[in-house]
Amino acid sequence: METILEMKKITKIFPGVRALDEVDFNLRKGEIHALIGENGAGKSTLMKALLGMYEIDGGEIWFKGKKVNFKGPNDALHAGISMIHQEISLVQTMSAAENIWMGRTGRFTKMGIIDHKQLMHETRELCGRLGIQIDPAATVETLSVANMQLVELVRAVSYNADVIVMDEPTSALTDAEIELLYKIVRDLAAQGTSIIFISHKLEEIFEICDRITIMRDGQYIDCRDTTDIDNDELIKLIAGREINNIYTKDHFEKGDIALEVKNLSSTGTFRNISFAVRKGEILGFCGLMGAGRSEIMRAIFGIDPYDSGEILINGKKAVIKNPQDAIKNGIGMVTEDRLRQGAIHSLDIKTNMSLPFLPQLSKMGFVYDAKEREQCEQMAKKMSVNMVSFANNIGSLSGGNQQKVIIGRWLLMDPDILILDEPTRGIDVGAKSEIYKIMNDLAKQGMAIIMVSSEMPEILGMSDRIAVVREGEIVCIMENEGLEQQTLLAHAFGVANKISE
Ligand SMILES: Nc1ncnc2c1ncn2[C@@H]1O[C@H](COP(=O)(O)OP(=O)(O)OP(=O)(O)O)[C@@H](O)[C@H]1O
Repeated sequence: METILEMKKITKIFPGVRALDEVDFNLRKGEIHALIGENGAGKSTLMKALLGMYEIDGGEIWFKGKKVNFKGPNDALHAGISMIHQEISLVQTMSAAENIWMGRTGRFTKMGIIDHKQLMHETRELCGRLGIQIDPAATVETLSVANMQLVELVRAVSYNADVIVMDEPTSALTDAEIELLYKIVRDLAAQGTSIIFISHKLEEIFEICDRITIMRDGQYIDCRDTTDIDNDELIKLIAGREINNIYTKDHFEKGDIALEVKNLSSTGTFRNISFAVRKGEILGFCGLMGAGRSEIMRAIFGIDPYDSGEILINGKKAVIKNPQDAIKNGIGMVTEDRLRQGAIHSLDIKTNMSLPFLPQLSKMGFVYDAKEREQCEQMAKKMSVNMVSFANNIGSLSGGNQQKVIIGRWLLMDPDILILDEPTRGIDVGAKSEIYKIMNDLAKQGMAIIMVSSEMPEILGMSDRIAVVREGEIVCIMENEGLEQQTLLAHAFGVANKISE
């Protein structure tokens, strides 16, 4: 197969860190090529170097047989390379169609006026061809995060690019949408488009990618055919060490009920939610995306209001109207959207790790002393946060490392009840296993833990009991003994009865 892109010995130095150290990357026409590595390994930097977003300190880029040096994403796009970034980069107040054709509405303009009918028609046709159902006229801010990602995808495809870079494209998608994305990616590849697929989800890499380039600490490690490598070997190459059993789960006696929720309801979001979690227990919550799991947790933590029902802490009714109330009641929560809701970009890493969840809480008199500094440093080390200095701005960390800092903050606060919403999304396999170890230790010390996750292996690997949420209701809570992924999925899809018949 013909090589379309070749990056040779690419070096990029940031103050104090060699983010890329003579990295090689080679892409063939029509292949789906995974780029994988721990948080901070240099994947995003390599792609930003390709697009000309960073000036490189060494190396050469060859595209379609010519040496190139793009001046920025527009330049790269013009040449045939488009990228879907991790963060949504759409203009929220504009329609989906306007976002897709941004900067290119000239083709729909007659005598200086945009022909909106034609714009909508072409967008509908393009979405239809891809099998994506989005109203082109809908304002982006009214769309779900998943639909925003699909708009980004349509935009990237609309350029008819030779190469599309996808940075963790499935992170906010439901299972059905992920299947659709796989189909679109496979179709594009079959038509000759080359895809660079950045992901931390090993299963999806094995499912759709042809080759895998592995990076570690800013260096190229290896490039393998997906059919020539198994899960364990891939993990070893990513982490640089053997990780045998990533799920650490000890079995021990559970304590009294720490948190009980009775008939909690929020009109239009969830109904009659009742469950209890004991000291030392890990209660997993699974279900399809959009089933209402995060909304339930946000209500318990006081981020969103609820209409009726009760929350009891250690048997006593608690009044939780905001996160401050929840914290006073001994509850901590790592939110799903922790980068937007949890990280304060204007502050350094150390402060971000030591500050409680919301900026206004810092006014409650958080004191930062030497002992806390030591604790923060230990936590950062335990979670292998890849950084130059604690004093650097959190924005200088890779996305995954920022997440580790936010999670570390909550683990340090040592709440009685800890809610973790998608704790390992966007986090590399080595740090995942560290987070599981920490969860296990905390449970052993008597913490009650609720974990919401879309990753079935993680739910099955770490939970004592598992609650399945479907369409805003808990459909069942099961002991995690001999449970299988299929059973959970059947409950999540509402077809469990059919399977047992
Ligand atoms: N703008 C920047 N300024 C300083 N350092 C940076 C900057 N961007 C990235 N880095 C550093 O470069 C290294 C590589 O980061 P990069 O974002 O490429 O990692 P990644 O492999 O994409 O990680 P993740 O999986 O977490 O997204 C990290 O050490 C990071 O802290």
